[in-house]
Amino acid sequence: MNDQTPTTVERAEKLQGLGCKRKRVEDARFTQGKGHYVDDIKLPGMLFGDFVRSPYGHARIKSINKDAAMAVPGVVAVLTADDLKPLNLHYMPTLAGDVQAVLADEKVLFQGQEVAFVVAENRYVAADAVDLVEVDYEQLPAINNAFKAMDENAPLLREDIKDKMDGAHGPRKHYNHIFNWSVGDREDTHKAIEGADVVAEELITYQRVHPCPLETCGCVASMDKVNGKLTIWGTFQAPHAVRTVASLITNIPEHNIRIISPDIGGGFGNKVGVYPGYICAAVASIVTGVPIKWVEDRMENLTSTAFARDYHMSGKIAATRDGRITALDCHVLADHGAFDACADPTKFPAGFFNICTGSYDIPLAHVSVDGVYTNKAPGGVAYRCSFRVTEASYFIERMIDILARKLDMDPAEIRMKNFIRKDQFPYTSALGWEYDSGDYETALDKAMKTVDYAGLRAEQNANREAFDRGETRKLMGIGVAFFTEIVGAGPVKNCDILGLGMFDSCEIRIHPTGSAIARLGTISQGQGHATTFAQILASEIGIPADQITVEEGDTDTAPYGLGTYGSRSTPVAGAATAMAGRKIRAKAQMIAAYLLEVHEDDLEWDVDRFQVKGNPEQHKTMAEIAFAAYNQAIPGLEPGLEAVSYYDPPNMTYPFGAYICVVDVDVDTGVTDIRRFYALDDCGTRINPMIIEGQVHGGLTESLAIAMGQEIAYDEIGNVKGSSLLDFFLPTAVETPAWETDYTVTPSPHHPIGAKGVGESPNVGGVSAFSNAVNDAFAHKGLTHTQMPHDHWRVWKTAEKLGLNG
Ligand code: PCD
Ligand SMILES: [Cu+]
Repeated sequence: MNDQTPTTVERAEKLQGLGCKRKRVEDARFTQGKGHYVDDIKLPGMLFGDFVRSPYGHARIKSINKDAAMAVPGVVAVLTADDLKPLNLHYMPTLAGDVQAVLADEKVLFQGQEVAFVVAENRYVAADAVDLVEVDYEQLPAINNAFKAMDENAPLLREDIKDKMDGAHGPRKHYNHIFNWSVGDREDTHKAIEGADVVAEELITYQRVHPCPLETCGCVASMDKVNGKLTIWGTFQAPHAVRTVASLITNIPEHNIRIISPDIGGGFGNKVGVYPGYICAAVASIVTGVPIKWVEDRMENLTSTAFARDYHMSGKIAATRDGRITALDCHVLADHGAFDACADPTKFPAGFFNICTGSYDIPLAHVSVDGVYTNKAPGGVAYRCSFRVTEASYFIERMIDILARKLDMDPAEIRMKNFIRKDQFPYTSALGWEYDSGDYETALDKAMKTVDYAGLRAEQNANREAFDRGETRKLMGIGVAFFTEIVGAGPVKNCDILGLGMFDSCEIRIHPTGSAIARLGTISQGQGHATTFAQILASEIGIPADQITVEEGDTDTAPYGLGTYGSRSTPVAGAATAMAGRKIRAKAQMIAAYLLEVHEDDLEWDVDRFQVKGNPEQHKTMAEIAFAAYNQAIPGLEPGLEAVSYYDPPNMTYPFGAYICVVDVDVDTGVTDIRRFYALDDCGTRINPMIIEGQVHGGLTESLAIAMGQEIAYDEIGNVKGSSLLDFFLPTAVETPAWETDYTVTPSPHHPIGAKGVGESPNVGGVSAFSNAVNDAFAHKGLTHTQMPHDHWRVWKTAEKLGLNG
């Protein structure tokens, strides 16, 4: 071949492989308004479905009268629980092993619960008819406080399971109790705490919040009665799992169900679960034989689809007088709302909360979690955190600060002192996880040097003195947070969802002219998979990323996978991609050996070609090999060049980071200015540094939202107080500071390319950094802990309680 022999470096650059700041290929369509979302799907004859929802937090349904609604021109059907009962679809299984009412049966258990499904010609007619469905309710006392759920005379919420004393995760202690889950050495931990030099104790509440993606949840269900095929386009973060569940509950054979996730406008865990809207749309399509669209509005999204957090964590942390942590104990009261629809791997009802020993070498620990029912919406999703990891990380990061205060130690110093050291990896924690790799001291050290931590503390001391002299009304706070995430669920031996092992997959086809298509079991919601997975492959198989199409989200074409959430795509599907690429390369090597008439072992791989060792002029490029695969009869080899890999990771990956936040709190107004936010992330091998930076910006912005304002609160009778964007805080560019990002690289030893997840990390680290900063601003005035969100009102109240307001 007569090429101009570019250098190895030039050839590698052309591939735009690992480490390249490749521009996102998706953005050509997103920035031109050419994305294709669920609501863009318009099928001939399509009808629209809309819900009648409960105005009450807890009430008995005495009767439902559909007559007036049915009389509206354009209304085709009004479904209630009674219509679903003959199909056995009035309840559906949840991801957590509970059941959830698809349409309320005799009782409503939370405000916004689905009561009836109106099917009409269009969205407007449906909305009119929704108002005309007459439901006669008898209001019942509601529980809005998890601490009262197991009171002796607490109202009974779940009449449907009141006599079931065993739940999906073992015995229930009370009719409003869901499960108890405990890990660690209870006795020795309690003993160590009793005998400790110093113990810090606190109740840390992580308030209920909502992921609130730009696009709400929705679907279009289309039953083709002639061919017996049900197709559902929907905002699904796990399309294959949805197909399996849909088959199990409808009895339609799985090969006759096709689930398609088109473009998704943000997921953030909100689109992992199964909602009544999907079931009702499918049933309505099966009954009417025409396609049905259901798309939530913003208020429906905020009040009825999956919330996150709502964890009350009572902790004790013990240490020696010189600041060596000896034990950690945590009892969690988990508010799961009216149905247990928490999205976690099946064996982990509290997710990976037992990562709560954080980044520290804590010899003894014990965790016990009780889940309870309340009159709130069901859910319990990640919201940019792998299965309760942000709760765990927030808990330990607050506890460490509180302990530091008690010991009169600097928050950074106590962290340094207790870190799991570099030479301890792989490290097994007291609560059972095996951390794959880390270098925490280097990361925190780099962070402290970059922000001039010592200088900041000196400035803070000067500010405190000036405040006391009455020269300023602002207090400076410095928040230090260090986190370890656990992402990439996960090893099939311990992670499954309803029995489906959490592996993932990639299937690659190389076309004769040397371009390729790769299909994966995951689904991007904005992360940029089409860009980054092509980069992994480019480096593995020497085909430029621009010549590789990445396709996800269609169960008829993609190999089976468990979807995208919990930052698992890179650790699991990314690994599958590399492994499938290696299979391609192995076959390519055999083809090259045949073409070059040498033994396979005499060949070496060089960026985009196999060359004869010691004689690089003698080579075959990947493009030449691809063509030969389709054009020559090679003895002993099948034609074609394809590979598939199903990857079961040997372990999770453990990304980590050091974050430092500087705030100025105005004690008279409670307004907190974010002066500076520095985030150092270590996600192992970096595939696309520009995408990583975007991921970190996005995650930090969500952490700002949570720490500084978001809350889905309920009043005593069960009204949701944060049901619109007037009350629910969504930061805009105005509130969002300029983020400073940085990194170190500690590869995962078990991942084929050493990459760890990163999408969720910034939320996990960010929330603690903000909250620690606000708490730190008042620390010298005696504050140990104040609850999130740190909105102006709460911060002002804190200042007032401490006697700082005139
Ligand atoms: N080392 C590394 C890692 C990573 N990467 C990149 O980055 C991204 C991300 O990744 P990850 O971490 O693996 O993750 P994923 O799986 O893919 O995803 C998931 C996540 O992602 C995040 N991010 C985001 N973005 C956007 N745009 N959108 C969205 O929605 C979202 N979401 C969020 C969340 S929430 Mo969950 O669901 O709660 O659980 S989880 C989550 C992608 O693209 C990748 O490729 C790179 O480059 N490198
Ligand atoms: Cu305990």
